[in-house]
Amino acid sequence: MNQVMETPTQAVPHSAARPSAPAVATLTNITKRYANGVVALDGLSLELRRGEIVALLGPNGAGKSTAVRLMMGLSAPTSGDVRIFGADPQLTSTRLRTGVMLQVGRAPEMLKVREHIAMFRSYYPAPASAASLVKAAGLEGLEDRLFGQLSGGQKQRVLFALALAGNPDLVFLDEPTVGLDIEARRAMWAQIRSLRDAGKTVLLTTHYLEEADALADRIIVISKGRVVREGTPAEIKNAGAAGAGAVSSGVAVKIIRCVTTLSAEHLLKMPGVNSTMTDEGRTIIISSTPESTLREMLALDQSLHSLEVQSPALEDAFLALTRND
Ligand SMILES: Nc1ncnc2c1ncn2[C@@H]1O[C@H](COP(=O)(O)OP(=O)(O)OP(=O)(O)O)[C@@H](O)[C@H]1O
Repeated sequence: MNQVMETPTQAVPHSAARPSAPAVATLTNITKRYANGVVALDGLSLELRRGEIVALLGPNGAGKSTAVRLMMGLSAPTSGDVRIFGADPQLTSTRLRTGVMLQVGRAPEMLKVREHIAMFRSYYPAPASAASLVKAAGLEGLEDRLFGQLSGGQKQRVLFALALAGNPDLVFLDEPTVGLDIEARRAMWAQIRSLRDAGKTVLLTTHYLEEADALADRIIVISKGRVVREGTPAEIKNAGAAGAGAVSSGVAVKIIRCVTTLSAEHLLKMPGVNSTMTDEGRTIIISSTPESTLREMLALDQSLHSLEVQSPALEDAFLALTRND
C-alpha cells in the first residue's frame, strides 16, 4: 500500500492514521480484573479518533471484548480511566451516541424486521430514518419477515441496521460479517466506509484479517490485555515481517523467496537486508530495498531460481506480533 511510502519514518511503534482528529474514546492505563482473578486488561491504553475505522485484533482471550464492554459502559475498569466523548461511558447521554453490534446479538424472533427497526429508532432522540437503515443493511424486501424466519446472514444485517438506528457517532462492530456471503460482506464494508466518510468512528473486532486489512485506517493489536502494536495495516505488516521493532514504521519491506547459493552471512551484509531464514531449501530474505537486493543477488548467483517477491501479509504479522508475547 502506498501509505507506507507516504508516512514519515517514526521510531515509535504507535503511529496514527489521523493524529489531528479529535479523540472520541480514550482508555488510559486500564486494568480489568474479573471476580475470578483473571486480569483481562493489564495497563491498556488506546485512543479512537473522529472519522476513523479502527480494527482491534488479538488472539482469543486477548481482552478485546473486555475493552469494548468498558467503552460501551457495560462494565467498569478495576483501575484506569475510560472516556467516551470526553465523558463517562455509563452516562445515558454518552450511550445514546453509540451503536453496537455484538456477535452474540439476539433479537426477539416474533417481531418483523420493520418492527425491530421502529423499536430501536424509538430509543433515540435523533434516529436515522427507517428507509436509510433498510438500505444501509441491504434489507429491502425483508421488512415484513419475522426475525426468526431470516437466514443467519440476514439476521446479521438486521443487527447492523439496529446498531445504526440512533445515528451514532461511535459504532462498535464485533465480528460484523461472520456468516455473510461475499456480496453481502462487500456491501457491509462499503457501508462501514461510508460511516467513516460521514465523520463517524468505527471500532471493529474481527478474526478475518483480510477484513481488517481492507477496512481499517488503523489496527491495534492486543495480546494478554496490552497493546503490542498499533499502526496502519501496512505498518503492521512491515513490523511483523521484520520482527516487531526491527524496522521503524514507514519503511516498506518485501519478502524475497528463492533458491540461491548465497550464504546467510553474505546476504545479511547487503544493504537493506533485515533478516534471512531458510525454509524447505528456499532462502527467505526480508529487505527494505528489494530491487537493489535482487539486482545484487542475481549478479552474484547466476543459478538463482524459483524467485518470488511478496508484500508481507497481515496474517504473518499478526502471528509474529502475538506469538511470544
Ligand atoms: N465475565 C468474565 N469473568 C471472568 N473472566 C472473564 C470474563 N469475561 C472474560 N473473561 C476472561 O478475560 C480474558 C479476556 O477475555 P475477552 O473476552 O475480553 O477476550 P477476547 O480478546 O474478546 O477473546 P475472543 O477473541 O476469544 O472473543 C479471558 O481470559 C477470559 O476468559
